Amino acid sequence: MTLQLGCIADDYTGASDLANTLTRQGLRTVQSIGVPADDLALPEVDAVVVSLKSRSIAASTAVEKSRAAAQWLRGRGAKHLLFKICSTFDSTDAGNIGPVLDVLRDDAGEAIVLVTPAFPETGRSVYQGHLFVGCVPLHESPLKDHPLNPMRDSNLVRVLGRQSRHKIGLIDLATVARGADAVQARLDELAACGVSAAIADAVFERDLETLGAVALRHGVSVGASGLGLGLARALRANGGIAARAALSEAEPAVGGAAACLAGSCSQATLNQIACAEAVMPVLRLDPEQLIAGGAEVQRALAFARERIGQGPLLIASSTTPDQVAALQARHGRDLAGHAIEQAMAEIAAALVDAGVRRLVIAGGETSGAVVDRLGLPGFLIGAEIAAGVPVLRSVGAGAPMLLALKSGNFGGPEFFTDALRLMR
Ligand SMILES: Nc1ncnc2c1ncn2[C@@H]1O[C@H](COP(=O)(O)OP(=O)(O)OP(=O)(O)O)[C@@H](O)[C@H]1O
Ligand SMILES: O=C(O)[C@@H](O)C(=O)CO
Repeated sequence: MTLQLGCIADDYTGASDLANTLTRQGLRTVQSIGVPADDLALPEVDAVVVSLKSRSIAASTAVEKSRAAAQWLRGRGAKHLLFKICSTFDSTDAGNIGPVLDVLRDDAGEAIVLVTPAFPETGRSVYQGHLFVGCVPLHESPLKDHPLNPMRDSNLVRVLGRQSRHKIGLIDLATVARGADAVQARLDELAACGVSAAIADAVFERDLETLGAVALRHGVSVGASGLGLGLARALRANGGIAARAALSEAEPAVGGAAACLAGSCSQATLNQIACAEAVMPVLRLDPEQLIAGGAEVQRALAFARERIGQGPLLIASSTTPDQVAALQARHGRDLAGHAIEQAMAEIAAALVDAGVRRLVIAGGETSGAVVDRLGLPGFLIGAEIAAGVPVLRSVGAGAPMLLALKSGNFGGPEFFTDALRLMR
């Protein structure tokens, strides 16, 4: 297998978002959970997206895991590596985008790396280095209240500057609009001044096509699905991608019971849970009890067992920003987040034991904990449910399951029913 593109994603939902984009752009893509084991049989593919759960862990561990993934991907022939970060630049001053970027750049022998989280399809654009979510700057968007990495500064040059050992520069929209050679010239100019990463403005897909074409001339780039789209289009334009059938076409139906789990406290997820209440049984967990111990997990399982087989159901720990803040004040951010993720993973494992084969999960960290607990090594990419969220078919671990891993802020109000409609 010779990869045209190697990708390292810092969470599992982000990985499926990128794998979805690459698939829609005609690249045969698989999503692996962690670095694939040597005995994992992978089909002939153009791109592998290695999913890490490295967004909210210690920076040194994120660096180590990303390096191992980079080594594996380079060993399979990938000449370009995309480090997939969140389109809302989810990170803290301690990392992890800057530290990972720094080592991937050094290991690739590059002087400077192009960085853009722009993803126009989901309303993420970058102008003068400031990230916008829809029509508001990042620091005014719901991301300001994110439970793990509240984003309170929209100026990405400044944000990345606090995370990296080196100087950060800007490639503005006027330069991007002048085309690939202008962008390359600006990168060279910044590199000559000792700048080692450049935030690139991008508003429209054509901007990402320009940036993708430039990125491909280098060994590594950093961005969200929008840059994935630009890279995929550049690879196709270069003739690097053979025309072949998509991987998950013609796969048989999976069937079996269906369940949804939500650990995301994002605004979009809160609305989706409220909509689901009109069409399926919904259990809202008590987060204080989840942290206290197993009784709340048992309550969830009793609720599910009574209803499995009668139709889909939803179990959610999600709550409003003020309640998240109160819980974190009592227990600490990391302890609260981790305990709830592990409780959701335990519920998921018991649901699968009880016959659930189709599972929708809302939230990146939550998805990571669940997929790890289920021991699924990888996924083929199926139909697109909403921008950035595909149906996933598990591979390499017994009978296939269907999953949807939804990034917190993605999907329309009816996301849970939209997903289940496509998960057959
Ligand atoms: N009621 C709650 N109170 C406090 N924290 C919670 C609560 N419910 C869930 N959490 C924690 O909040 C975090 C939510 O992160 P997660 O990544 O799953 O969702 P998200 O941030 O909305 O999604 P994404 O990262 O894909 O945008 C997890 O650590 C989860 O355990
Ligand atoms: O880029 C995004 O917004 C998503 O893929 C994601 O990473 C959210 O966790």
